[in-house]
Amino acid sequence: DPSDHLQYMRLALDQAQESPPKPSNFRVGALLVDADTGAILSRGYTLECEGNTHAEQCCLLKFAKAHDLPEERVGEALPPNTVIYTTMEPCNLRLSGNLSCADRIIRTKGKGGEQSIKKVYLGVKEPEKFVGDNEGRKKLEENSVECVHVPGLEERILSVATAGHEL
Ligand SMILES: Nc1nc(=O)c(N)c(NC[C@H](O)[C@H](O)[C@H](O)COP(=O)(O)O)[nH]1
Ligand SMILES: [Zn+2]
Repeated sequence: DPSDHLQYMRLALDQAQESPPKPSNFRVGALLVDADTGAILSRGYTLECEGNTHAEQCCLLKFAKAHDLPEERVGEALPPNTVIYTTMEPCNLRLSGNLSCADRIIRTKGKGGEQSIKKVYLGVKEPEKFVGDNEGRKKLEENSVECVHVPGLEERILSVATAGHEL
């Protein structure tokens, strides 16, 4: 029920607080959850994993590593009803040119080809600071990944996300 979503989003915000401030991105946190059991499968935050990594990307990378899989095959190890909570809408274009998180989420397929991550719960839409209007949500929905906004933490999410930006 909605209070569970808010609880998971709070945990994702806790992750975002771990992210090192940087003027060229946002500090975001994410959680992979098995929607059938409620179990937290992985947590991640921006720049947690080596390189210029996003929170959602770190969640997937860590879970893949724990199952001896490359990130692009993580869908094979994810439960069939996985959801991701992310404090900010997944990116669809990155100024660095790295693969977007929308694409990373869309490509999570089980061995039978079915979609592993079925739903994205997001805390805020991406502010139009770096890439204008982020079409991550649109791209996800066009690829049968449902996006649900979890209201209530917007101000805190945005203040954490932009903590590394000059005022
Ligand atoms: N959902 C999300 N999770 C993140 O962990 C993160 N850092 C962003 N940030 C979106 C922003 O648009 C990009 O950070 C900039 O476009 C710069 O791109 P890089 O991050 O350098 O690839 N968005
Ligand atoms: Zn991203």
